Amino acid sequence: MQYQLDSLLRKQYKAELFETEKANTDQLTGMHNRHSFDRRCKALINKLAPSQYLGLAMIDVDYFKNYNDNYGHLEGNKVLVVVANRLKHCDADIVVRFGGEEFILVKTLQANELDWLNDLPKRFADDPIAHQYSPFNRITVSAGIVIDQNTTYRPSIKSLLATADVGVYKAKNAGRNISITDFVDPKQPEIE
Ligand SMILES: Nc1nc2c(ncn2[C@@H]2O[C@H](COP(=O)(O)OP(=O)(O)OP(=O)(O)O)[C@@H](O)[C@H]2O)c(=O)[nH]1
Repeated sequence: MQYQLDSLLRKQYKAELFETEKANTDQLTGMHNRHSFDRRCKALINKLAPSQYLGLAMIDVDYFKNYNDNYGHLEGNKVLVVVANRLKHCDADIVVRFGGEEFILVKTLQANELDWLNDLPKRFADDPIAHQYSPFNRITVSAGIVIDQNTTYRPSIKSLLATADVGVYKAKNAGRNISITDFVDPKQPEIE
């Protein structure tokens, strides 16, 4: 009887884990989605060593509406999968499809890694994905990167996302296909 009960509880636990994992996973790319982002990002921030910095990048595919409109939504989906796989290889601690054609990468950085993701445009240039309806003739991405160098007061996720979002906006305005990095070193603790 006890054995049957244990077995039942184990099955129930596994089923719950499966459902949680499914809810946190983007079905198209297999990446985590934004549901668990805050929790995982907070956990990463809490684990930062005093000498470590934090980098967060918001990455948005350029001229993607043009791609969908001309090649079709299914082909657009295939591009998102390729982009996702490329971003999975950017050595980040957290990789998330935040929504639509927007991705977030978060990474614990050492002092000698502050150029993290500067090579992002090159990664897409070196192995081009054709996009005839972009002025670049291939898929490009624009990124807003924020690097928090303040090791006394750790940043709020909200403010990191807001700064990265401004970076994306600037990158789009500057013509796209670039990464804009902002270094944050607040003197005061943030109030969330
Ligand atoms: N195929 C596909 N398209 C998506 C998905 N999610 C969002 N989109 C499309 O992404 C496009 C985003 O368009 P916009 O926000 O105008 O951005 P954009 O065309 O990339 O222009 P810029 O960002 O200014 O370079 C829209 O056409 C959405 O329908 C998805 O899961 N699959």
